[in-house]
Amino acid sequence: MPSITEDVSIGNLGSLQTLPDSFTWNFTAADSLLPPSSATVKEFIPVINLSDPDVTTLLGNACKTWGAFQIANHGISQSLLDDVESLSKTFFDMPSERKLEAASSNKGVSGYGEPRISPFFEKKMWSEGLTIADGSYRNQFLTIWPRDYTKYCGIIEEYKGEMENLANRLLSCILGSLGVTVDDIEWAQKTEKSGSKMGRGVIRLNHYPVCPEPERAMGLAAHTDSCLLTILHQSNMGGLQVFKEESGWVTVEPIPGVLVVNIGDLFHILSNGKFPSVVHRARVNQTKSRISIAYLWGGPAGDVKISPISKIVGPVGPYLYRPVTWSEYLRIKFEVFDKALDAIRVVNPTN
Ligand SMILES: C=C1C[C@]23C[C@@]1(O)CC[C@H]2[C@@]12CCC[C@@](C)(C(=O)O1)[C@H]2[C@@H]3C(=O)O
Ligand SMILES: O=C(O)CCC(=O)C(=O)O
Ligand SMILES: [Fe+2]
Repeated sequence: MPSITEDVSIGNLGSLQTLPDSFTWNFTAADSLLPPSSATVKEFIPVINLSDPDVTTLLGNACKTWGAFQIANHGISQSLLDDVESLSKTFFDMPSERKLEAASSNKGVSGYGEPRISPFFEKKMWSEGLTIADGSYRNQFLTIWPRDYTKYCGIIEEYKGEMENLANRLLSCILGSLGVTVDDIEWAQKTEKSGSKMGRGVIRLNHYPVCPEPERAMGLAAHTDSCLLTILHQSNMGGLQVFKEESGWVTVEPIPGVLVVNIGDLFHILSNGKFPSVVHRARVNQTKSRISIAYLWGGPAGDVKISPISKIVGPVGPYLYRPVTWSEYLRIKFEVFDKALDAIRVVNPTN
């Protein structure tokens, strides 16, 4: 039977009444939402008030146990979160042909398209997104929004700036829980001395349209983020799930004004595996569409190598990972996907 899937454009998913075969996932027991039979209590990732006097300890525990947490009192204004959410809605509400005017030309890095991890999966994901990785978004905004161009670029610039400051603040606190400071990181000193602005952040606007059969579809398949840490704003619709060894998939219920933070692979490397990157995914919904805005923070600007912090490794070692730049790591990630950390590991787990 010919497949109808070839004609399905991700820009129109929300209008489909049936789930095409290419979007139908064959879930195994391990993919299920159900925790192992031993786990009886519903679990929640910690919600941490950044003004709490114990914030360092709380962040450290959350990173060790979950690799993810939610933050309140983070200093990002609700109006900025609303603005970036409404910009995203305006974009995704446009007809497919207009969204395609912002299609990514550089293999899914910047611009509109399906998730970059899509080629690693047999089935397609029930989502679309816009990646803002460099300045090329300005030309795309000018094409799709000639009138509101300045306003929308302003929102993105402000969001990037605020997120970068917050990411730096989180980095300091999380490192504090490991007994180190940013001064113990070679690249942080270098970038500070050279006066260059820290930070390479990528914004990914994700849209998960309503889905006729959500239990057989996947919004964004299980993955870890490649960056140091991700700060995620999710609309009032849940869908994000994080994986915890003893509990299985745990849903992160949205709390208004609260942001989610995920530990990424670069932090895993920096902490020499003490704070592992968290596997997470996004499920979809039959009645309400969902928007999420991820800020993936890669740390230092320029081609700086990230390696385990010597003070964390200790005098006898071992250093588990070799130094990599973010761009080198991304290249490896998009070659071997979930084996990327293994690919740069210098000491075998059995050694
Ligand atoms: C810098 C990047 C990280 C990212 C791939 C990308 O080139 C741009 C988008 C990022 C994103 C967002 C959604 C999930 C993810 C796994 C993906 O497919 O694209 C991440 C990538 C990542 O962290 O590896
Ligand atoms: O939409 C979500 O909740 C998750 C998004 C995500 O994991 C990402 O953009 O990397
Ligand atoms: Fe992610």
